[in-house]
Formats: sequence, C-alpha cells, structure tokens
Amino acid sequence: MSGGPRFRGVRIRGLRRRFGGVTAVDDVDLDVPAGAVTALIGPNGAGKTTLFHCVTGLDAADAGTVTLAPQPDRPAVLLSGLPPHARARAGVAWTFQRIELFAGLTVAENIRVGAENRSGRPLLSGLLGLPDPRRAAVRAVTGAVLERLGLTALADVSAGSLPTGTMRLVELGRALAAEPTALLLDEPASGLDDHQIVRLAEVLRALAADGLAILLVEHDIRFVTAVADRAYLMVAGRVLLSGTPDEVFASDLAREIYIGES
Ligand SMILES: Nc1ncnc2c1ncn2[C@@H]1O[C@H](COP(=O)(O)OP(=O)(O)OP(=O)(O)O)[C@@H](O)[C@H]1O
Repeated sequence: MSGGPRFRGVRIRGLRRRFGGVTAVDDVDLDVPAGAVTALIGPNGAGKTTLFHCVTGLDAADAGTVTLAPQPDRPAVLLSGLPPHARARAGVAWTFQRIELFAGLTVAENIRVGAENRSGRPLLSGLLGLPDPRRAAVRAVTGAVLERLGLTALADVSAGSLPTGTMRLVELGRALAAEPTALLLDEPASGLDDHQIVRLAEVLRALAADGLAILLVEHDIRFVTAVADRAYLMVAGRVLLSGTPDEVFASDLAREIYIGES
C-alpha cells in the first residue's frame, strides 16, 4: 500500500461550537497543511474567531476533533481537550487580533519570552539572566528570529514605542521563537500599511516554504490573495467554499459578501 505522503499539519474534523441558540461553528472540516498558508475568510460573525479559539484551546468545542500531525520525529497529538499551554507545548503558536506585547520590554526580550516558554525555562530567571543550560539555545533562537523578521537593528528598542506594523512583527517573532509546527494568526494585516502588508506576506510565504503550517483569519482581500495557497469561506458557522483565493473571491457568494470591500 502506498497511500502517498502522510498529512502533516493541523486537521480539524466535525468541529462544532454553540453559544445558546447560536451555532458559531457548525460541523467544520478544515486542513491546515505544513508548507502552506491557509486563510479563513468570511463576514463578521461567521465563526472564524470561535474556530481559531477552538484550535488554540482558548475556547472548548462541543464536538469534533483537532489534531496536530505528524512531524517526522513526533507522533500525532490530539489537541482537543488540552488547555492552551499544552497545545503550545505540542507545537501550536498564535497571535491575536489585539496586540499583546510586553510594552516595557525590548523587542529582543519579547521574542525571548516565546523561546523561554518553549524551552520550559522559568520566565523570571530568564529575564534576570540567571545561569541556565538552555540559555544559549534561547539566545540562538532569539537571534535567528530577529534576523528572519528583519528586527535585529531594533533588538534593544522598547516594544511599546514601536509603530503598529512593527509591533505585529514582534508578536509574530514571539510566536515563532517557540519553534512551532503550526502558526495561527488572527487578522495579522490589521493596522498595517501597504508596505508592511507586502513585507508580512513575504515573511509568511518564506516560513511556509520552510515547512510551517500557517492558518490566518483575515479580512484583507489583497493580503489573502498574495499570501494564501488556499482559502476557506465561512458563513454562519459553516465552510461553504474552499479553493485558491482567486477562485473563492471570484465566486458569486464571495462577491456578494465582499462587495465594495475590494
Ligand atoms: N462568547 C460568546 N458568547 C456568545 N456568543 C458568541 C460568543 N463568541 C462568539 N459568539 C457568537 O458566535 C458567532 C460567531 O462569532 P465569531 O466572533 O467567531 O465570528 P467571526 O467570524 O470571528 O467575526 P469577526 O470577523 O467579526 O471577528 C456570532 O454570532 C457571535 O455573536
């Protein structure tokens, strides 16, 4: 039996989440493969953020499964039922719509927090610079992430003093420093100018090319078209269409939803 290459990435099956009478996520199947950027699009209230939170563990699904599987050297992990920190440990990293940086720390220190979280090293001892065998590894990862995102020159700048677009990059850096298998981004292009959007798209394309599984929830049509390999259109809790961004945005349904927005 050949069966082809095994799926790697996040696999969502039969996901459902109800809030009282509202079914925010209604029996959704969705694959977020390694090596690609997957976009989840749809109108306000479609259920995108709820789905996102059911993958991170910040919300609990009523039914269905979320699996992270399989890295060559690691067995598949059933994420459903695990708390967020355990999902992070398993290899999922995410950023939120609202920027949540440590404003009083420098860019490098913020990114280091991500690396410390992953290595399991106590945060405080890390920030105080106490001896730790994992310290060199944390420093190396921090340096590599700064470099990758073009933030090296800003390493010692206070994060709170940065413009929004740069803060979003630092947040991305903090997520990447955990060396995730899957990266989930909730509206990463919001608040960015055109130049920053192009740059972010380039960075995400490069990360996907390196094998990361990327899922983004996004409203910006140009950004989705530039960055995503596949788009899923969600309406009223259900995925109604999927395909390349061009295919999905060209559909009658998407044109109806996004009319006047492009
Ligand atoms: N904690 C909650 N309690 C009750 N209803 C909720 C809760 N969270 C979301 N909902 C409802 O679930 C539905 C989906 O909301 P959700 O925020 O997931 O949509 P969305 O696609 O992310 O929208 P947006 O693009 O505006 O962020 C909406 O009807 C919303 O009112």
